[in-house]
Amino acid sequence: MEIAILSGKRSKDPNTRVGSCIVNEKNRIVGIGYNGLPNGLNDDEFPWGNTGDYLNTKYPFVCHAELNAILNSTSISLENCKIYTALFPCNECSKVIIQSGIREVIYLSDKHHDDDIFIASRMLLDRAGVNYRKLETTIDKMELSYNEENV
Ligand SMILES: Nc1ccn([C@H]2C[C@H](O)[C@@H](COP(=O)(O)O)O2)c(=O)n1
Ligand SMILES: [Zn+2]
Repeated sequence: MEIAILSGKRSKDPNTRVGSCIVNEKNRIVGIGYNGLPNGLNDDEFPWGNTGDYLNTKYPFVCHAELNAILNSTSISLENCKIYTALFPCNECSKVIIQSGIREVIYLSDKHHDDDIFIASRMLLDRAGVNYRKLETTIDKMELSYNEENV
């Protein structure tokens, strides 16, 4: 999950920075992604707001972290993999998760739990038999240092 959170730090979304990390059956990392515009699009030329006219928001343009993690995967098959993701997957990502063969979703935040999109997402995952659980941890913070004395 720390790798997922760290990846999310690269997102240009000012409101919600999501990172995802996929591991295989041996817990080896096979894909990482964060929410961002499709490749080659300029972050400064698209809106990042989340209110107002749909076309003036980020929603039609942003690729979600889970989708990017799957598309960035180094593995030919994601059968039986797990995805660690900072935010519960939306319905569109859940469809892709199911199709990819990922069998488990471990999430940190479920802040949109009652939105229809996330209700649909749980319906999809439940029916497909993809397990999901909130990460149980006592860790509050992750600290990184660039001080070479800490290496
Ligand atoms: N599972 C998810 C859910 C959302 N995202 C992205 C899409 C947006 O960039 C942002 C949500 O923005 P908000 O409505 O909270 O302002 O998070 C994602 O990557 N994965
Ligand atoms: Zn999504």
